[in-house]
Amino acid sequence: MPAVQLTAVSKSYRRRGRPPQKALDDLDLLVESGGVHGFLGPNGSGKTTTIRVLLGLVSADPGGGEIRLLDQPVPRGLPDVIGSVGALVETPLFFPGFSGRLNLQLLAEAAGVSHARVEECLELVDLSGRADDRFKGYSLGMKQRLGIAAALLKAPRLLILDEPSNGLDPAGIRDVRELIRRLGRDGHTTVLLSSHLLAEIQQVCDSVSILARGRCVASGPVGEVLASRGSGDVLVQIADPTAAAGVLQQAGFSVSPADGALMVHSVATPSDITRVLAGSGLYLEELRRVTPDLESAFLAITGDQPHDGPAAAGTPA
Ligand SMILES: Nc1ncnc2c1ncn2[C@@H]1O[C@H](COP(=O)(O)OP(=O)(O)OP(=O)(O)O)[C@@H](O)[C@H]1O
Repeated sequence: MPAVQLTAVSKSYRRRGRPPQKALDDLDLLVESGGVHGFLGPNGSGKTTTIRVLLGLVSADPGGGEIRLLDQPVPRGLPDVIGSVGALVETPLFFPGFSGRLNLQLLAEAAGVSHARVEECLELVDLSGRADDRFKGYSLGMKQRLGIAAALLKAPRLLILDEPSNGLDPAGIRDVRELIRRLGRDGHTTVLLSSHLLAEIQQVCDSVSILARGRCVASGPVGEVLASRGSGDVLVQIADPTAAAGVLQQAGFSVSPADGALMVHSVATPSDITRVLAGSGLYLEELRRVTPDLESAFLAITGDQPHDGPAAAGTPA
């Protein structure tokens, strides 16, 4: 069962004295259950709007689109599933003078969740040791982890995190990423992680959907989205690169020297290289496909538009 499914969903924001701002433009999005799914796009591409539409916080434009959250139609079926969804969309509000534990206990009581679950969540986000400290003394990373603990109280099947690394220092970013990876492996929670940080998606996610100008422009396992934009270059390490280059060129490969090794270009089947070289008594030490990082793939996919959405005027960076 897909955790999230949007089909042909559009959303325009009305703006006084100006034409409406189209934030989602016939968006199709599919997030299968399990693991961590990245939702990547430049600022203004429509990530937050998608999350708001999913949670029923804003309504999509009337018309043919369909939204399903944990297999229930949105907004009609939201009351049936919203208890199974945890979300960290904005910086959560906590009482600054209360401890992390007391803040969570208050939320748990309001949601009918046991204090034992509070302890479990503190443990999950690695805050048990600091749970009795006042919230206002927490680092930004700890505040963010407490926010994630709050979103986890109801043991959600779907956890939605909107730019959870924003404003954190490197240590805070590392802790939050480790936590997300852990949650994605628990077999119970599907994590939908929205981010404009390519490295974050690359490090943390199993699959990714890339958004640009309110549309999904690429989707699939992170490795596949990268490979589909692969350069086709293969790096070959071999004892005698000069001899190998001659043999490969004779076999029709395009080859260039690369720092003591060889770069073979536009290779569809890398095993052909092994076969050709072995046929001439040359045995390679290493053969590695050169994949572009997500950044190059991302820029190629979104049309070299890393920062602005359909009309990003007024969009906070
Ligand atoms: N309340 C609003 N009123 C008018 N326009 C809006 C509103 N909210 C968002 N937009 C516009 O809709 C587009 C998509 O914005 P959205 O916040 O969904 O993108 P995003 O990918 O989450 O970007 P960011 O990372 O900057 O939040 C942007 O052009 C933005 O200016």
